[in-house]
Amino acid sequence: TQSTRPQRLLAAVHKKATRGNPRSVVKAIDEFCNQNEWAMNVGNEKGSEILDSVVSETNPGCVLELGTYCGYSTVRIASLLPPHAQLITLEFNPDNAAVARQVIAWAGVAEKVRLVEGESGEWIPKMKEQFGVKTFDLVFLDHWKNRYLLDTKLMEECGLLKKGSVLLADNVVCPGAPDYLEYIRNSPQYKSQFFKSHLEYTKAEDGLEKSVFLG
Ligand SMILES: CCNc1ncnc2c1ncn2[C@@H]1O[C@H](/C=C/CNC(=O)c2cc(-c3ccc(F)cc3)cc(O)c2O)[C@@H](O)[C@H]1O
Ligand SMILES: [Mg+2]
Repeated sequence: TQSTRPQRLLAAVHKKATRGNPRSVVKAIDEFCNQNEWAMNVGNEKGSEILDSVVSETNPGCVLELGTYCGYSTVRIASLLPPHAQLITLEFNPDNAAVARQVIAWAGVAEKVRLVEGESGEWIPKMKEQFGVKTFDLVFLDHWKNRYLLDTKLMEECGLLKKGSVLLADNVVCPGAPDYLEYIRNSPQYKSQFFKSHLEYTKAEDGLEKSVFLG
């Protein structure tokens, strides 16, 4: 039977990356996407210039990622976390979750990551009771773009954000998340900043929106 793109991406990780070395896993995926097949990972330009620097400056103890896909940004974030910090990542497609688990394991960051196979709308309300989460210091939004706003409001309602919590949203230009941007840039509860970049592995315009919850 035919393999899927995530499965081919995983094969490239097994072939080219050094087990236990998260940077080599990130490099192997970026090479695969540059040389073989485009895939919707945040990529190295947005990843190194924006995602990595926001993670490092936030120095988060508790991170939520919406939309694991193959685990590329999961590995990037986890490799920058301080000891004992935890990253919860939500992925509702079982095939993508299966690939992501193996990418995360190969990178050697599994003990920092809890991959929950499920839908954000169902699991965000369960974060406190199921995982003992108080609030998230950082949330990386990279799932369906038409769900960024709904899930942000859900996190607010569930009391999962505190003063200083950082929301970092991928693709606010391409494919775009217009309702999210409209809300977050006009809400007195957030201080937002746009980081201009390019769509992963292309020259197309894209960027990330960083929003600090003011409480
Ligand atoms: C239903 C909402 N809740 C969800 N809960 C848990 N997991 C979810 C959810 N939504 C989607 N997912 C998962 O996240 C992933 C989806 C990511 C969506 N991302 C994009 O569409 C995307 C798309 C592009 C893109 C840009 C230009 C193009 F020409 C084509 C594609 C670039 C990106 O960086 C992207 O992130 C999948 O693995 C999906 O199964
Ligand atoms: Mg994205």
